[in-house]
Parts: sequence; structure tokens; C-alpha cells
Amino acid sequence: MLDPGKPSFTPKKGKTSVVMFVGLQGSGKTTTCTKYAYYHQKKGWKPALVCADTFRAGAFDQLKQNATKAKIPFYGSYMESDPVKIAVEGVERFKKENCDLIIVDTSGRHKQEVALFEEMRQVAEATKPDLVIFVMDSSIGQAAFDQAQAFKQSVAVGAVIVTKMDGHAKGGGALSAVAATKSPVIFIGTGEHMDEFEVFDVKPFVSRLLGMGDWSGFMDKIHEVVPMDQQPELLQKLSEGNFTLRIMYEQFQNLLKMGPIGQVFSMLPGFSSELMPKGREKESQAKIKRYMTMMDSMTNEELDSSNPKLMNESRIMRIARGSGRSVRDVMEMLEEYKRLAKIWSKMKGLKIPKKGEMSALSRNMNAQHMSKVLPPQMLKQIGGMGGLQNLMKQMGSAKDMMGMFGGGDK
Ligand SMILES: Nc1nc2c(ncn2[C@@H]2O[C@H](COP(=O)(O)OP(=O)(O)OP(=O)(O)O)[C@@H](O)[C@H]2O)c(=O)[nH]1
Repeated sequence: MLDPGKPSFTPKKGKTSVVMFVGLQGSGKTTTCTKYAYYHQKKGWKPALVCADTFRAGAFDQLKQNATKAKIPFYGSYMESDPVKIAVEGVERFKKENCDLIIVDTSGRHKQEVALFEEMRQVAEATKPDLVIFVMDSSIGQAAFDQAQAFKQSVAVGAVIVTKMDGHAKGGGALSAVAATKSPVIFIGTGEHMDEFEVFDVKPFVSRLLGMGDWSGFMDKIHEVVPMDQQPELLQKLSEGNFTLRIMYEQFQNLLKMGPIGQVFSMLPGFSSELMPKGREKESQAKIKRYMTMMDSMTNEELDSSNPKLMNESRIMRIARGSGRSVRDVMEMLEEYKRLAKIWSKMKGLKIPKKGEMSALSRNMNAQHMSKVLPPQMLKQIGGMGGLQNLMKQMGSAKDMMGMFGGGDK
């Protein structure tokens, strides 16, 4: 069995490799071929593009346009209708020209299109690609498994690229594609432009899937800054799902201690863009201090409650008077609290580790939380919780996954 942690083949600079791109119609194959070529070209490779998509009128023009812009040699034909012939001619020509990365773009197809699958198989047979990359749109969702499996059954898919990660989709389907093809995700597309292309990194991907912001960076900071003996208590509180005003207060305190506040804030789920827009760190720091002054005028009961109804009009007026702020300021602070409480409620259910069990915690929490956000059908395809856990381990290095939620205890 292929190890999903590594692509089936990794091209080497200076040695000719043929990489074939396959995927559903409109998944972003043609765009991704050029991005892939451009990425390698910038790193000193000599890539070339072959357009074996004779199905979609305009595909060759699109590839030609992109390739010209990036100054990458290309091959294709307006007249020839046999993709196998074009692919073979293109690959041969670029082999002669000593290109070390020959990329073959094929036409998009759906699993029902038997003839197109046969054609794709023939292109693969004739060009003998070293690596076949399955390109999928991040919004495909549950259909990813069946589609990816259909491709895998016809050609030896060895890696996955997920496109359109700049959109709203979380990309959960990528897990299904990985499970179906037993191949890892190697890159993600993050926009229509040539350089909007990134090496796949499991941590931000999982964070996005969980809708959590960059928890790993945040937990790293917690470990750095929150005194060791207070860490379990904080995690315990968060796991109970009671994000109280007192927790917010303590976190503000921690944040103010943490040094370059901008950097810390940018890692916190929910904190970065709204509470602290870039370039306005000083202002945000003042805002936090203002919030804390208002909280100083609250009763213990108010600080320890996660029920905002406790804060009625007269209490709000009292807090405003006590802190020398306006009612509107207090309302704003409470709104901020509600917003953060909503985000942080996702920590609910977190299993608290005994000392030295942090890594187990991180693993459990990943899979557990992930299983909540994935559609049940998708979870089933992946092989339930166990399958998900395995997949996550395989997608990232074990070390990465342990570090994800502050685990990875030495
Ligand atoms: N926002 C965004 N758009 C993308 C991305 N990748 C591709 N696209 C867009 O998606 C659309 C389809 O991309 P193509 O590259 O033409 O797709 P294809 O898979 O080659 O299409 P077929 O040849 O019909 O199979 C185009 O409008 C691309 O600009 C991405 O990462 N982000």
C-alpha cells in the first residue's frame, strides 16, 4: 500500500520526470498545472507544459496564455483531436529539450464518463507519467471520495492538490480524496493567480476545518507564557465550555504580558482581524486595557458567569459609572465577550490530560473535533474515528500533529 504520508513519486531537479494532472471538469487543473510549473521554475527547474485537453475548447488557449506569461515552454494543437498523440509528441519533444519537469494537462471528466476515463488511461499508458496528480476543488465535499476513487481505479494517482482554498469551503473533501487515493495532499491553490499556490501544511488546514484559527500557534504561546501550573486549569475551564468574563480577563492579562502583542493576537482565534486590525496594535492594546477596567467594576458572580443575561440594564449602567466609561463602551465590551465566547465554545469537550499526556490529548482532540465538523457520511467513508485518526497522523508528520494543540511533550 502507498504511504499516504508521501507522494508516490517526488520529481528530482535535473532528472526528467513526467507529471500528469487529472481531475473533474472545472476543478482548476489547467490553472494548477501552470502554478505547479511556475513554482518549480522559480526554484530552478526547467518545466514544460503539454495540453492534452482536446475536449474543452479554449483549454489550449488558456494554457498557452498562462505559459507565455510565465515564460514556460508549452505544446498543444488546435487541429489534432487525439489527446494521446498530442501528449506523446509533447513529452518526446520536451525530453529532447532536456526539460526536467514535463507536465501533462488532461481534460476534465466525471466518473460517469466512461469513454473519457478510457482516454485518460490511454494518455497515462502512452506517456508513462512518474506521478499522477489528482486536482480537486475544495468545495466538492462528500462527492470527493467516489470521484477520487474512480480516478484512482483508472490511473495511478500518487498525490492530491486541493484548489480554491481561498473560498469559503473548508476543504473537508480533501480527507476523503486522501483516503480514496491513499495519497497525500501536496499543494493547495489559494487564488486565481499564478503564485497563489502553497505547499500543503496540515496544521492550518485542520484549524480551518475546525473553524478555529491557528490554535497551534496559540497553544504554543500559552505554553510559553502561561505559567506551567496554570495551564491545566485554563484548559480545564475551556473544556467545560464556560468562557466566562473572568477567563477573558485573564487572557487579556496574559496577552498584555506576551510581548509583541500583534504577533500573539494574530494567532488567536477570533482575536486577530476584528479586535485587532493590523497596524493598529497600540489602539487595540488601549482597548483591551479599557475592557479590563470595566471588568474591574464587575462582581465576582458576573465575572464567573457565562450567562450574559445576568448583565441587565442597571448593572451595565453601574459598571459604566464604576469604571468611568460610557454605557456604550460596556455594551461594546460585552459584545466582544459574546463573540469570543462563541468561538471558544468550540473547545468544549476537550479531554484534559494528566500530566505528561499532552500528546495524547492533541491526537484525541484533533480527531474528536474533526469528527464533529465532518458530515457523517464522509466520516464513514474515511473509516470512522479510527480511520480519521490514522489519516490525520499520515497527513502530517506525527510531530506536527502532536504539536497541534500544544502536545508533543518531550
Ligand atoms: N479562487 C480560485 N480560483 C481558482 C483556483 N484554481 C483555479 N481557479 C479558477 O477555477 C476556474 C476553473 O479552472 P481551470 O483551470 O480552467 O479548470 P480545469 O479543471 O482545467 O477545467 P476543465 O478543463 O474544464 O476540466 C478558473 O476560473 C480558475 O481561474 C484557486 O485556487 N482559487
